[in-house]
Amino acid sequence: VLGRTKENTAALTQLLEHLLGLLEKKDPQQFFAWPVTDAIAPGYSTIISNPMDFSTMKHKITDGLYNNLKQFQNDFELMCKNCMTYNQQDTVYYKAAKRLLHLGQKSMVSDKLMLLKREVP
Ligand SMILES: CC(=O)c1cc(-c2ccccn2)c2ncccn12
Repeated sequence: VLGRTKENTAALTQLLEHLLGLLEKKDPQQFFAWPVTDAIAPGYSTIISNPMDFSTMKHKITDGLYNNLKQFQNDFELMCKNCMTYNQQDTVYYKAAKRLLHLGQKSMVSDKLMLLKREVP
């Protein structure tokens, strides 16, 4: 609600880049590193209306498109849920997304608690 100063934009950017790094480490196969193409996933662009991946999230951070932690978390959850929508439950991709979603939410909660301790605005 308050105007965004340069300082709190820089603080948010630093926090989101830190969190993105944590989340990317939980995807060692790099299934979520780049946008999914119709070439590797037939019909993907017709099934998934709002695609998301880590490289897009990185660009949104550097372009200042996240105003808060919640918007960043929403894109992370969108990315995982897209994967669990397109891929069948018995696939390596679905299982990786389910695992990533839970590990990622846990790591962001604990970082958020740290944030509260530091009383970052
Ligand atoms: C994220 C996702 O749905 C995904 C990533 C991949 C992927 C990503 C990198 C290398 C290989 N495959 C994929 N391949 C087929 C169907 C779905 N996917």
